Parts: sequence; structure tokens; C-alpha cells
Amino acid sequence: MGFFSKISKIWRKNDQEAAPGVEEHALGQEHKPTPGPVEQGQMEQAPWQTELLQALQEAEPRLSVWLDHILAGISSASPELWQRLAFLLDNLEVPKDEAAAFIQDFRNWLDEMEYERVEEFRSELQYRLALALDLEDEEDERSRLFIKLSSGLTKTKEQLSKQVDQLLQLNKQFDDAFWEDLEEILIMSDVGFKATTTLLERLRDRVRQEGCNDSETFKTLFKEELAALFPQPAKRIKPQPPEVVLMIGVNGVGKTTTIAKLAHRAHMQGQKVMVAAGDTFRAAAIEQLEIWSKRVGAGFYAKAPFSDPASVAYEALDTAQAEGYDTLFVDTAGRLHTNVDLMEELRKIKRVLAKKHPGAPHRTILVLDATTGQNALSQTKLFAKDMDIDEIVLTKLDGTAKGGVVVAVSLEYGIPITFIGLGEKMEDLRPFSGTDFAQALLDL
Ligand SMILES: Nc1nc2c(ncn2[C@@H]2O[C@H](COP(=O)(O)OP(=O)(O)OP(=O)(O)O)[C@@H](O)[C@H]2O)c(=O)[nH]1
Repeated sequence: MGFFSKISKIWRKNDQEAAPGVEEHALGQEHKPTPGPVEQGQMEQAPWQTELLQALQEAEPRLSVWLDHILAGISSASPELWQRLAFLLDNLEVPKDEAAAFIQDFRNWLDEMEYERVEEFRSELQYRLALALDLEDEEDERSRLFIKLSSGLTKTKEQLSKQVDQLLQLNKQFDDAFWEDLEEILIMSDVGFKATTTLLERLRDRVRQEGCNDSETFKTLFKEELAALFPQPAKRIKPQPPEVVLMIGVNGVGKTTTIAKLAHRAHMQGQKVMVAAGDTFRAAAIEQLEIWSKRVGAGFYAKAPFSDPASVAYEALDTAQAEGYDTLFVDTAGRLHTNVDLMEELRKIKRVLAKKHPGAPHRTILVLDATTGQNALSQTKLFAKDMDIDEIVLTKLDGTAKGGVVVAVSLEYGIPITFIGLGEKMEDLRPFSGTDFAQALLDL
């Protein structure tokens, strides 16, 4: 369930699935929340409301299309925009107090970011509505970020797809020479030895089983087997709150930004979120985290610079428990991983958290920069030696990402990639999908 405790099932054929672009449930067909008879004291609809409702009812049931209507003729944040947003949410049967809170949250964020113009905030507004209405898989939301993923993988895509195409033109026998050449192409694309071996074994079986003898079929099998390589995140049982998420990773990979994005997401999904500044070695990191926490509506806990990180974690958890938080993100120092005491420090933080709240940290997330190629692999190796890593978040996949390393990192240690970063803004975070990735990487 998203931010709102109740919305009309206007976007779903039934509770089981979100059905993006489902015609028969478009606003105004079967589920037309047409304004009821004007109850005693209820205001007559203003002409703009009648027009807007009609436009929404006739529009395709897609977030971006509805947003076009809400924003029609509006160039910047204004009382008119808030009125229209409230009208849309009201017609989705969102409880008035929750709709007002959503809008106020967004206005506070605009003030914080000093955003004024629609082009500055439209993407964030769409992202917030997608999360709040539990519509992240709605078609537009997917395509908005898929385009960024594809452009980030352009370099790897060109290299890999071009070479596979050439190989398929030269050799359609799928004989030993073919597989040796393909192995070389994958290794050269940073896929890593273990992932390459596994992928080739599976692909050879599929080619044999399906009697594949043409390029098109081979390309389909290649995409399917690449998508299937990625370990799936274990089904998480919601722990006794607060869920404690320990964030680890070296400096500069995008950890602070990722914590902010994850906190924003959790908040937009209706959780009460706190962020703890466990990287006490850099005053700048504490300040940056405080600014982001405020912007995304999360609580924030920090102590003086150079305080013991474990005491920050302990006290933050104590406060989160006392004040009924649902989720606590604990940032940690990211000094280059060669600095051995960093691992000792992380182990101490884990011990302190577990003592205070058995089972904590419930999730340990390693943040890696997808543009650093083999470095990301060596960082995973180092952290995995000392920490039980539950998830990987790969950032900067909108940059010149080394797409092959994405496969290697996840497969080498069997750690699922749960989210990918596709930009610096809060809405540039997407749940990782092996299928999307294979599609974006193998433009075959
Ligand atoms: N293009 C792009 N930039 C990103 C992404 N994630 C983070 N960044 C940028 O990368 C830079 C480093 O991000 P931080 O979140 O400060 O990284 P950090 O790991 O906390 O680094 P330190 O603060 O040095 O510990 C910032 O300029 C971010 O805006 C992403 O997914 N895409």
C-alpha cells in the first residue's frame, strides 16, 4: 500500500495486479467516481472542476497523461496547482487529510529545493504520485527510468551487442569456436569469469534443448538467460519495528544520496523514517545527510563529529524505538576499504545494534558505483569478507556504466541487486529488474 490508506481501485483489474493503462478502469468508466448528487451543503462543482473531471475521465488511465491535464496551463507551483491536485486525489477517493498531507509534504520539499517551475518538479511529482498510489510499475514510471538505464548502458551495449552480432554473422554453427569467442566477448565486457561460465553453460543447454539454429532465437535465449542470472532478493518478513538498515560502501559511490532516495521512497510509502549519521569522521557527511533527511521528510540523528559511530547507531536506535519509527537507516563511514579498522568499526556497529534490537541490522546494503567497473567487484569482495551483505544498490547506471560488472558483482557473491541509481534526484531510484537490465544491455 502506498502513502494513502485508501484509494479507489481505479487502476487495477483486481487487488492482485496493478494494470497500467487499463482502459475499462479508466477514471470515469465503471469506477467513475462521478461527484455524487450535490449533498446538502456540498459545493456545486466549479466549471474548471467539471472540465477537468471530464478530461481525466476521457484520458488514458496513465499517470503522465493525468499529470498533463492537472498541469495544463500551469507553469509553476501555484494555488491553482494545489487545488487541481486535491481535486484529482479527491476523485481517487483519497481521504482528505491524507491528500492534504501529501500536498503539504510536496510543497515543503519545493521550498527546501527552491524549485518553482513545473519542469523542475514534474518528474518528482510523478514519482511521488506513483509511489503514493502504489503504481510504481505503472507503464510510464517504468519507461521514465528505463530510458535512463538504456542510455547509461550505451557504451557496454554497443560493445557487447555489436560483437555478438558480428559473431553470429560469422558463425551460425554454435560450435566450440562460437562459444569460445562468445566467452572472450563476455570477459572483455567486464562480466567476470564466474558469471561468464554460468551464463555460457545455461545458454549452451538452451541452444541444444531448443534446437536453436538462427540468430534471432539465439538473441532471445541470450536475453532470457542473462535476466535469469540475477539472484532474487529473499522475501523479507517485516521485523518488529524499527527495521534497521545498515548502509555500507566506500566514499563517493553515492551512499548518502542513496540513503536519501531510500528514505524518500519509504516515506512516500507511508513509513516513519529516521536517518542516523554514522559517518562521524567527516562533518560534511553529517551536514549533507541532515539536509537530505529534512528534504525527504525523515527524522535525523547525529552526534558531534568524531563521536564513536557505534554510540550514534545505538542512540539513534533507542530514539527510533522510543518515538515509534518504522525504519532506521544507519549511514557508516566510507573511508577507502583498505583502511582495516573500518571493518572493525562496522562489526562493532552491528554488535551494538543486535544487542539493542535482536535481529538488527535487518538489512545490510552495500552501495557500489556502476561506473567503477572492476573496483566495484573488489569492494564487494572486501566487504563480503567481513559483513553479511543482504543487498547491493548500484548507483550511476545513468552514467557511463560498465554494464558487465553489474552481472559479475551480483553473481560472484550471489548478492541480489535490489535498486539502481539513475541520477542525482530523489526520483532517480528504481527497483532492479534483471529483465529490464538484459533488455537495456543487449540491444540485440
Ligand atoms: N549521475 C548520478 N550521480 C549520482 C548517483 N548517485 C549519486 N550521485 C552523485 O555522486 C556524487 C557522490 O554522491 P554521495 O551520495 O555524496 O556519495 P557518498 O558515497 O556519500 O560520498 P561521500 O559523501 O564522499 O561519502 C554526488 O554528486 C551525487 O549527486 C546516480 O545514480 N547517478
